[in-house]
Amino acid sequence: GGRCRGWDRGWDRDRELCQCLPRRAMHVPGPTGLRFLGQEEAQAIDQELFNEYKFSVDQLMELAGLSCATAIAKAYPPSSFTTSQPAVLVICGPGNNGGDGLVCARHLKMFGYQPTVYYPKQPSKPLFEGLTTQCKKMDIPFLPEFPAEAAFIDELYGLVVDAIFGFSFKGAVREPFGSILSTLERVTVPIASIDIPSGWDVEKGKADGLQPDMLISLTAPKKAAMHFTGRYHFLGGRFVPPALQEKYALNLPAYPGTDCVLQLT
Ligand SMILES: NC(=O)C1=CN([C@@H]2O[C@H](COP(=O)(O)OP(=O)(O)OC[C@H]3O[C@@H](n4cnc5c(N)ncnc54)[C@H](OP(=O)(O)O)[C@@H]3O)[C@@H](O)[C@H]2O)[C@@H](O)CC1
Ligand SMILES: [K+]
Repeated sequence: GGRCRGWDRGWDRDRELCQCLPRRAMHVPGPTGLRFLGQEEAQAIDQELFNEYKFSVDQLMELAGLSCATAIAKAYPPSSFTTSQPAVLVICGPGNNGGDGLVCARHLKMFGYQPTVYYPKQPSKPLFEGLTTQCKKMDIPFLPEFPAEAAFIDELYGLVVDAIFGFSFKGAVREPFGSILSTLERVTVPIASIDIPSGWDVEKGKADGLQPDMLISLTAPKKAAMHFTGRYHFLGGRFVPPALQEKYALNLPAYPGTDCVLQLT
């Protein structure tokens, strides 16, 4: 059914994996059955990367954000924009997903895009303050208010990056993000979601929620990704050491060459 869209064989309920490789990666040798992670599992891997493998957050965030900008550049090259400039609105949430968005914005600017950031809830932590300063010093504008109408967004930007919530999102959406998401549900320009389409349950998705055109799954896709029906699904965050991949039976497909992203569908 829909859960296995873009995959060549069926969903294995007992083992919670797709017994197949993504269609466009069929040439990739190695184990089959990319696994879709539950919320707690995604958080456990995250913690293990920091506590056991001794990565720092800013290290992984840099690689995650770079993956997102790279995937966006592959799917939406500046020449594909119909706006006068390749203008991108990057909306950042209060956690690490938002941090990925700030890194992504900075790399998009380096790649020749014109990103604008909206960052309504800025935590007073050195990590996020640093990333914000870096963006501002790259002349990336920060919007003081969210556009009131979806039509304004459609008019000014050719792409929206959703970096609002990632794998730690839970429960009903609190303001100001509820109104932001309801506006985003009405925009017609493509939306690229980082890790999870914001507002979706990390495992069950949200049938009447945001329907992004692109999803960039970081580390490994989460269960919500099975409900993704947009055009582009990329895997990014090429930083999971083999021993950790094995422990969680991630069965990640091989990234091509030195690329930091892999197109799944
Ligand atoms: N190892 C990896 O894979 C790596 C992962 N990385 C990235 O980190 C992401 C996970 O980041 P994360 O854990 O900081 O949380 P995230 O999902 O951004 O959101 C939590 C924030 O949202 C808020 N919030 C929650 N629920 C809410 C609600 N209902 N309504 C409103 N607000 C709500 C909550 O705020 P609070 O509860 O404090 O109000 C909290 O501040 C992951 O998806 C990936 O993108 C990379 O950077 C590096 C390597
Ligand atoms: K997101």
